[in-house]
Amino acid sequence: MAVFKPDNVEDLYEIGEVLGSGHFGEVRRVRERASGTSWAGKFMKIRKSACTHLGVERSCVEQEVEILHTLQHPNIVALKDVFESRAEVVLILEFVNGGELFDFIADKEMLLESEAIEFMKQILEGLGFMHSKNIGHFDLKPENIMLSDNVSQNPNIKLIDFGLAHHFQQDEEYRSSSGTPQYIAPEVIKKEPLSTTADMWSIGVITYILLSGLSPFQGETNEETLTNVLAMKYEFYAQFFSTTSSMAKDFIQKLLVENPNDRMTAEESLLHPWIKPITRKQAAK
Ligand SMILES: COc1cc(-c2ccc3ncc(-c4cccc([C@@H](O)NCCN(C)C)c4)n3n2)ccc1O
Repeated sequence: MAVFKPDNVEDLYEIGEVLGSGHFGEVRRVRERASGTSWAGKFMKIRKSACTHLGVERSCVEQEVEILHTLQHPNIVALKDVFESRAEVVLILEFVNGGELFDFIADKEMLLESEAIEFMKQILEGLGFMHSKNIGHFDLKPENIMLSDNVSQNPNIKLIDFGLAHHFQQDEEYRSSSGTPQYIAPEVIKKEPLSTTADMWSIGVITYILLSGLSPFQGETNEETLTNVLAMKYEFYAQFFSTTSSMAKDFIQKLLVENPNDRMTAEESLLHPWIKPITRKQAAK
């Protein structure tokens, strides 16, 4: 069993405002007393018995910490420290000041293709690094893609929330039905064995949203959304895609592919002409 620092986190950090919350607990801004530096504290209540649904299983926290220690990359949020006291584990994480990509899109309704390409390049760099370590995120969505700041022209992307991530062992079969209906791949819904290519389906959905502001499979209910995913029911509606390049649509179509083995990988996506134009003329398409 992993051992985390038994110190009281408040001895070293001043606990600040709630930044947000999720299935795991709360994220608070914390200030390191020795340096004055801001960090993000992810506070998770540990489940004390198998009979309750409250809190997080300690084994899940241990896996998330192992994954975060493995993933040191400019486009993945960094883990600095881990504390445990009584029934709570606190991850001290790099503070990301630019908010969620979700809010950035909402404020702008939709992005220019050039802006979407810059964001997708960084997302794919971080994801390609994860996949090269045989780690799948399995909860990719705009809310889990954050911006380093909200002032610069090209903010840095930071992938967060590895609570559903999985580190594949050699020849391991892994199934999970967790995730957010709008973004999960058909094989997740069908409870089939998963691979890192399930993340690439989510990338196709996120790209569709970045370019149109629409969610391709969203229905009135979660059940309807899941039915739309399984039916591969989506379109490039002229009202929302009239100015979208054919390259961008080709990129999305090569990700929203039912057979996981036929989907582009992160590495292949970075070489797709929409992301990496071969000629200047092509870039203008
Ligand atoms: C590593 O795992 C996580 C990291 C973070 C994280 C890391 C650094 C950081 N700096 C600022 C923030 C922040 C700012 C506003 C809202 C949130 C958060 O509540 N929303 C995250 C998305 N949500 C769906 C979990 C987080 N974060 N959040 C949040 C949830 C995680 O599961």
